[in-house]
Amino acid sequence: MPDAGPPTLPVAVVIPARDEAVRIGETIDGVRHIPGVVAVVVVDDGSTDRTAVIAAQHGAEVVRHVRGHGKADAMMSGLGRITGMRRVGRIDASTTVLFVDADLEASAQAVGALVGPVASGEADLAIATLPDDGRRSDQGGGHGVVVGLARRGIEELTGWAPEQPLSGMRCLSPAAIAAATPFARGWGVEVGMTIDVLDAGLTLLEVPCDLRHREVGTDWRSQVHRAAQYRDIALALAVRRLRRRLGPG
Ligand SMILES: O=c1ccn([C@@H]2O[C@H](COP(=O)(O)OP(=O)(O)O[C@H]3O[C@H](CO)[C@@H](O)[C@H](O)[C@H]3O)[C@@H](O)[C@H]2O)c(=O)[nH]1
Ligand SMILES: O=C(O)[C@H](O)COP(=O)(O)O
Repeated sequence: MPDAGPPTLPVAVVIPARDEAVRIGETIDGVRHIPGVVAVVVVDDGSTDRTAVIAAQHGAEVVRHVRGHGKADAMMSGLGRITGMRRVGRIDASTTVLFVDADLEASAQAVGALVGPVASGEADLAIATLPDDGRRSDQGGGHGVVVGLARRGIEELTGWAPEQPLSGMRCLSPAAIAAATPFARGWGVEVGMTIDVLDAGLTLLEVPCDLRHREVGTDWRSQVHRAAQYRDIALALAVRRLRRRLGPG
């Protein structure tokens, strides 16, 4: 018998996107090459550019936030749309969810490597790690301050230190979605998700993927972005430390 190839599942892709008109089209085209993709939902998080129009032109289902509510809220809206599609029978109940950032362009196809481990049951949450382009992943333009906060916080609360704690490319089983929602707000979503999935006794895996994304720079705008990341990650960690102290219930 011919090899059936790696296990797969029907996959619904959710792409949170704010002002991504330049890259969203190629990113959508990239994820369409992933085997099993039955839906691509772009959540336009209050963009002031043509993100929504271009996403629709590339065949995505578009959900629109009139104002920006941050990445986590955009991801929740995408999940809501997927739930609706399941309910009306447009997609199968077994459909797994794959979150993909909007700025990956054609390299987005490589996120497909996350589906196999979830489809086979090896992991409930598969997280992409990106090639580090010759720099260590914790030595960004902010000298690793934000990545370090995230990694140390996850390790303190779970005993596991992720290689790339902020990676947003994530495939989740239904159990992982149940454990991780509602998401921590804004930029705290990845840190909160990782801790909540491990707390629920589920398994996760980092999977190297050949992805390219827009690097955060060193100008003042980038530093303001990092400050917002730091704030949201610190909040996600504080909430989870408090939950530990208060115990279950
Ligand atoms: O208010 C916002 C801001 C961003 N985005 C989208 O969120 C994704 C990630 O944003 P990006 O600007 O690329 O952020 P980075 O700082 O490069 O993000 C890194 O760190 C974030 C956590 O701090 C993770 O969410 C990202 O996946 C990871 O690439 C992109 O698709 C954006 O369009 C929104 O939907 N709403
Ligand atoms: O560039 C990045 O990866 C993030 O904005 C975090 O940067 P930092 O960890 O270098 O502060």
